[in-house]
Amino acid sequence: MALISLRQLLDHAAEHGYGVPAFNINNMEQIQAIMQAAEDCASPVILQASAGARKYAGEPFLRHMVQASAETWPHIPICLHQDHGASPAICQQAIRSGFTSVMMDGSLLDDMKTPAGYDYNIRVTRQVVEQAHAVGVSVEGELGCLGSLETGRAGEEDGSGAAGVLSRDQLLTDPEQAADFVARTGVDALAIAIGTSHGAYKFSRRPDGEVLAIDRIRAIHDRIPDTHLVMHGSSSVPQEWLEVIRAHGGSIRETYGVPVEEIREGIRNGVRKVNIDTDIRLAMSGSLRRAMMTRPEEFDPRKFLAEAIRAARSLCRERFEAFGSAGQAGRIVPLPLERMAARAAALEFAAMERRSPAMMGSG
Ligand SMILES: O=C(CO)COP(=O)(O)O
Ligand SMILES: O=C[C@H](O)COP(=O)(O)O
Ligand SMILES: [Zn+2]
Ligand SMILES: [Zn+2]
Repeated sequence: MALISLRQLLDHAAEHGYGVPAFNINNMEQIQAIMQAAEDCASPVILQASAGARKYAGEPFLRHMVQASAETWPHIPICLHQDHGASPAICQQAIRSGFTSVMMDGSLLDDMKTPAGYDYNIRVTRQVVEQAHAVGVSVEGELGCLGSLETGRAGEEDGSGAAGVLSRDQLLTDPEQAADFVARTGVDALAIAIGTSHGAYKFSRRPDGEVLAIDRIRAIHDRIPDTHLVMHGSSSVPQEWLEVIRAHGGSIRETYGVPVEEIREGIRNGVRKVNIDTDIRLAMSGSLRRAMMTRPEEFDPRKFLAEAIRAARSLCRERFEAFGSAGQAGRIVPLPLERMAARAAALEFAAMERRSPAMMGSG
């Protein structure tokens, strides 16, 4: 099957009321685990690659592994998405490389550390929308900075996240500003800040509404009901995997993630894309630790890696089921990116006409 755009996939998800997990990919084992799980439950998938993934695997390897997935699982719709693009140039490189969707993260400057001003965010995001839509590629923007409402800090071990302490205002996306941002940039999906952060250390206790602002999703969705919302930092940090890691020589202090039930509440309120990286990391490293410690005589790495694939596959399957994307693969007929480009142009024209009918020759 051809790769599909994020816009096509999320339009389908919105129409049928489900959410799609977006899993980060870095190597063959992660890709196979995600794809096998998608096959198990007939779900469409979003495979997303960060700048760190490109550095680790190299762009040609990522591209060919995703092509290999499309060949191996021809009936599973796959969206290949660039995670946290730091600049229009990086998004442009991803488009050239065959990505069907890019994230322009203009909430931070291109060092991916310094919170950016609103005008900067609008300018770089708009620029990427113009470039990407011309070739039918979708764009995710971000408004508000990811970080903890407990500490004001972004996840500490992460490569993309604000440095220093942020105010509550910076950490929560404002619904009114979100409406203005979407209208002025034309993004297909919007990442919002609601108290989640990247990495394993999100919450020091099981999160409640004080530190995980699900009600903010509701307020944003009420204001822009037609915009697909994206939740970043949405790993649930399974306590079982923390136990396995601790029992086999690892050391991870007490920490909590985003409960799956809260994500489901988000999906009931317009969240269509749910970013998950850490959970796969935890499941894979926990299962690798266990396999290596319980089989000291084994030295074929495939035996250990097969355990890691099994663990990640089962985690992905749970998320496909919980978010409602399971069973949807067969209901999506991929549209060529040319068609998506034409659609984007038509939508843009209609929006401009609404704003200034006279200028568009229909006033
Ligand atoms: O948001 C993410 C990638 O963009 C991943 O979040 P986690 O660290 O919670 O898995
Ligand atoms: O943005 C966060 C993702 O978890 C990607 O992480 P990474 O930059 O270490 O690849
Ligand atoms: Zn960001
Ligand atoms: Zn993210």
